Amino acid sequence: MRYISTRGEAPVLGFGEAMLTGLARDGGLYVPETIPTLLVDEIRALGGLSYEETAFRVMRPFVGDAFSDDEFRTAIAKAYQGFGHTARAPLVQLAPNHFLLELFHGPTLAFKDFAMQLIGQLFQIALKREGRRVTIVGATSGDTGSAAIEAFRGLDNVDVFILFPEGRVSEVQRRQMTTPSEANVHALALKGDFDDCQARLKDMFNHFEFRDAVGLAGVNSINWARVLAQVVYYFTSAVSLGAPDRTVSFTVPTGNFGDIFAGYIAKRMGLPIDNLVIATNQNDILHRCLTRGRYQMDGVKPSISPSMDIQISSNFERALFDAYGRDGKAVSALMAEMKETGGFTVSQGAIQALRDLFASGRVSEEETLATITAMHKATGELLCPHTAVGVAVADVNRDRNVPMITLATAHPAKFPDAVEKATGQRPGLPERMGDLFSRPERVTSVPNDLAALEALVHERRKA
Ligand SMILES: Cc1ncc(COP(=O)(O)O)c(C=O)c1O
Ligand SMILES: N[C@@H](CCOP(=O)(O)O)C(=O)O
Repeated sequence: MRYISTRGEAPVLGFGEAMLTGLARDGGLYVPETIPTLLVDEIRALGGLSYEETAFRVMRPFVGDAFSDDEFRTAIAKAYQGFGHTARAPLVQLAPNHFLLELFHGPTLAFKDFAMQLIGQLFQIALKREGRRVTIVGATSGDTGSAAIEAFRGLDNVDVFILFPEGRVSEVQRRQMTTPSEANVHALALKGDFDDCQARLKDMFNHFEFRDAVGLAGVNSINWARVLAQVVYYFTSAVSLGAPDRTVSFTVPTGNFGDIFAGYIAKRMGLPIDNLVIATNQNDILHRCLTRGRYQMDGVKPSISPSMDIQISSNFERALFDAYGRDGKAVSALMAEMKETGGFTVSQGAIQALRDLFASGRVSEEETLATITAMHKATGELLCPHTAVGVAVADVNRDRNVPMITLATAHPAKFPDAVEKATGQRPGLPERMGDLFSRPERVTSVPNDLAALEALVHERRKA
């Protein structure tokens, strides 16, 4: 299996190197050269299998010879053994033909654990085999950072630096990043928003001297392995509702476009998905782009679903690449225009291709709170605000005859203030995290400045 860049100018890589490389050297994102498909019978045969076995069968064709079957199976088994639910990603019914896919039973209580726990295992195998050490730098609006720290803390051959926007993540999210005491973990509070964090991260990747000197690696959804691991739960949930003999739809609370892009890959692999719905909060650039045909930045507005406060949606580039018939030059031109002017217009053909694949909706702050309140009253479920955005959009975008699965992307206890405001109930953290608020915090405040950040990484990493 070969991986190519969305900008068409970077070396073609195998799965292992694409995973360790992160951003392609032309500034693009790696995607598989071809998308493997599963036969209808192969999808049907997933019924009744464990999450781990399904994960193996769904992901194996993408991995090529980077890992042996034994290595890959062991990595999957270790990745999910610490999850707090035997199904790993259980479905809960909200209403007739509307289901929640609970993706928050991993160690840091958000969907990011599904991929991060796995790539933590795969990195360890690959780095040990190659006698290599890497410096991971990650950008987070709250959840990727804690999941990455959990997956890589204490490892000998990895330093982890996480950039998060100062004052714009929830207290639980911040403490998850700032309280681990391992020396290889560095939480950096950047003066700016998530887009600034992600832009500086990409600048580091595009600064080859720095990148090569520190052995830079990425665990954001820049990394194809992140997206791949998220494809699995589209299969487990759809199959448990009758796929491939029944079509299902998904609504996905969306920011950086990684999770919904994983759903698109599942569909390309043969999973019968009727509708893939993008749900955005008031940072609705993706919804506006789908409806108006223009991707136009207008400033990040802090919201009660802070993990989705994103304007530069990294993985949308992967969708554009396919919508433009895999024309890397066209994608490069769009990305350059966005950097220069803050926006670009999508061609008629490409926007039509995107509209054929995705529906979209936007939810205000008030609607988000009202959805948490209404769902609590109707079902007793406490929704995190990101999930509530999904549920609200799903409700107006669903065909009552087709099962709709809304992704529940985080545990409500990560955002207790919003949940309490909407329901009067303050969701509690699992017992194992009970001391989160009494542990000492370790964090460095950093400017939104590439040279200063690179100097800090150089100084702190273990050479
Ligand atoms: C809780 C939560 N929900 C939804 C999202 C959006 O996911 P994506 O960035 O893959 O679109 C994120 C962050 O990415 C998140 O942390
Ligand atoms: N919402 C994310 C933003 C980063 O997304 P990623 O999927 O590209 O890592 C977060 O919680 O950090």
